[in-house]
Amino acid sequence: MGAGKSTIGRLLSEQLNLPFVDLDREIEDRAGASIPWIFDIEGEAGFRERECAALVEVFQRPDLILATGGGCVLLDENRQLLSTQGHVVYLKTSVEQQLQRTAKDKNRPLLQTEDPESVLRTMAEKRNPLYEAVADSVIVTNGQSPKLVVQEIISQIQVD
Ligand SMILES: Nc1ncnc2c1ncn2[C@@H]1O[C@H](COP(=O)(O)OP(=O)(O)OP(=O)(O)O)[C@@H](O)[C@H]1O
Ligand SMILES: O=C(O)C1=C[C@@H](O)[C@@H](O)[C@H](O)C1
Ligand SMILES: [Mg+2]
Repeated sequence: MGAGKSTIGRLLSEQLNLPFVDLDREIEDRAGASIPWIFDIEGEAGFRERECAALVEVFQRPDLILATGGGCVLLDENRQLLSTQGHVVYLKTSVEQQLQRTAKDKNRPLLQTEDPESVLRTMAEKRNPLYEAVADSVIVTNGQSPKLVVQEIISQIQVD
């Protein structure tokens, strides 16, 4: 969360002239409800089911740039799809930067706690190895402007 997937994904899609899809927005459009509402009514488990169904559908479309949600790697099925059918860019970001970038945003239900820092640290321990496992490219975003991150992705994709 707050690594910049949505921000960078949109900029990258403009640079590469490809359609942009934000999986969180797809989930909201398909549900006709916001992410906080889905978490409230269906819990995280309900959200993950919706996330998986949306991912499967998006992968049936032609070439595009996809920004996933931060927890999309948690399900085996999602990791399988991402690693076999996509070029995955892992935007590696410190917890300190995540905290700064998400501080004012109330739309991430998992961070609406007294201690978002410890939530992010626990998530990082569990998720970072999963991000590493599915990634084709790894870009450290700490202190890097979105524009620079996009340039770095384009140069890495060209090298691969
Ligand atoms: N490289 C960057 N440098 C500074 N600010 C950034 C950078 N990337 C993103 N931001 C800012 O951080 C905030 C969170 O970014 P964004 O919503 O793109 O993250 P995300 O990875 O899509 O999060 P989520 O997993 O919750 O969907 C936004 O306000 C965005 O402008
Ligand atoms: O990291 C996560 O688990 C999440 C990230 C967001 O993109 C949303 O998908 C949702 O808030 C959950
Ligand atoms: Mg996002």
